[in-house]
Amino acid sequence: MNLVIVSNRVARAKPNEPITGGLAAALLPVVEKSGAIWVGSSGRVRDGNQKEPFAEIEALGTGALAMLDLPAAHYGGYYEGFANSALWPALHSRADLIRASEEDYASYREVNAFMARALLRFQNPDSMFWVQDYHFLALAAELRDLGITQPIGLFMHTPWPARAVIAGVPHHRALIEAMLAYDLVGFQTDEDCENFLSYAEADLELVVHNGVVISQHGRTRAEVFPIGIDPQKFAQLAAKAVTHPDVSRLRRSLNGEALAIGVDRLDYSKGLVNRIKAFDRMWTLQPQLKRAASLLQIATPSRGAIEAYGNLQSELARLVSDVNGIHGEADWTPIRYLNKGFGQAVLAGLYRTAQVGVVTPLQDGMNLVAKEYVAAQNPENPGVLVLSKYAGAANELDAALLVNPHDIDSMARAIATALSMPLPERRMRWEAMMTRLRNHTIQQWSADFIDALQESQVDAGPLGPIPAEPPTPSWPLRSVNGGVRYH
Ligand SMILES: O=P(O)(O)OC[C@H]1O[C@H](O[C@H]2O[C@H](CO)[C@@H](O)[C@H](O)[C@H]2O)[C@H](O)[C@@H](O)[C@@H]1O
Ligand SMILES: O=c1ccn([C@@H]2O[C@H](COP(=O)(O)OP(=O)(O)O)[C@@H](O)[C@H]2O)c(=O)[nH]1
Repeated sequence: MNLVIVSNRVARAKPNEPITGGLAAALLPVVEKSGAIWVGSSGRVRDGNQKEPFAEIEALGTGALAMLDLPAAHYGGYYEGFANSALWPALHSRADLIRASEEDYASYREVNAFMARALLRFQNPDSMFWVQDYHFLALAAELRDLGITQPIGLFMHTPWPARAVIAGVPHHRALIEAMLAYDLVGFQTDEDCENFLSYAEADLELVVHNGVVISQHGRTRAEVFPIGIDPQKFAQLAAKAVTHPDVSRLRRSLNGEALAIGVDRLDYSKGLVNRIKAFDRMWTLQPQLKRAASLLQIATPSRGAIEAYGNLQSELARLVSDVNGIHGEADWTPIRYLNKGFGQAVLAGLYRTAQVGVVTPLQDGMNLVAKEYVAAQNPENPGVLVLSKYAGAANELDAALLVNPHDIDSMARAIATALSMPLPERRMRWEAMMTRLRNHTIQQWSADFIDALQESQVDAGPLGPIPAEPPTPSWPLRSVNGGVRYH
């Protein structure tokens, strides 16, 4: 089987550099170990009508990374426009933030069609396509129009909202009908999957039976595959990171004070404003916790060209400054607020230094930071995870202190409880969460999806069983200066 993975964002394997977003962080080890080719945006755009899309290819473990220059005329309308100003807010149940023009929708469809054409170069008769996320809802339909008959699957990293919310997206019907050209659509949680099936049944008036939707494209199976991490890797990174200068400096600066940590993209879905308000409330209601506990909030800038993100960045900067102004002392800063990212080797050490991990999104597909925080803890003296019940991770990490991110007072109480939790209770909760993480790793996640995708067409019949022999990759690779380039 020749696996072709497709996503908007790809990650290069550089351990000392931050990875933006959980999708890229999760797929990196999958590609490194599976021998797949991973196709996505290079982050650059190119003018003109590219007959042959330009791709730079480099080796990535046993696999390869193909980075495409996307069309300059459509990139903004596709990425900042339809994908992140119409689909993203809808998928996170923020219908009030949906902004979309007809031009943005046209650009989104153009980029989906462009990607389909680009993929033709990387496939052979034994290929399987595994597409990631909301950027490419129409990609399977475009591939089918180009004559591709091999299995094509989609995994949605975000939540899938209630029917009424998705119906607020312009062209929702055409888009979701196109989505049914996928053989398999994967979701993070049961609720996401049920919402999708209920839209197909009630709004598209299609037959849905045992998780399969029957449409003009044939059969689409909808199934749940909660994404995992590599807990062993995080535990090892965290144990090693204690001697890293960035981590040692942080420890020394604490002078025995307890630390809570938050690590998020600067995104309105992450609930950052309510989190800062909860800390403000905690220090107001329990002034004995001043100097005794502070917050390190890493808020990595994200999608800064979009108005809602720019507004959030200004609002947060003001709020953090106000809270520090009210509660701070000449020699004590309550909130250390950073607008930058860290490589995972350092991040693991920061997680382990913190007695409390605060992960309080208003909506989140999974939230890998929650899982990484748990995996990075010292088993002898683990920290406590305070987790929003609206993160996909809450379905699995129910031994965390689960909170309602809209209820600021109760979040303040939960953080204070976490700070004073006795060791036996911390250990018991941590063990329960680690057992889950060890049994549902990132490798298991990808193996489960790939198995289900292979089976999806065996069930449907037209192609018969998938050949068992692994074929040689079809994409042309040539080594140039020690790297690998496409020609
Ligand atoms: O690529 P960006 O626009 O910078 O955004 C970063 C990624 O954000 C989202 O990540 C999601 O995937 C995680 C892993 O499954 C999941 O834990 C998290 O809840 C999701 O929000 C987005 O879905 C990705 O496409 C972006 O690459
Ligand atoms: O400074 C940072 C901040 C975050 N991350 C990584 O970015 C991912 C964030 O994924 P998550 O699912 O929590 O949220 P998303 O950003 O995808 O919505 C995690 O794997 C983090 O380790 C990182 O490498 N460096």
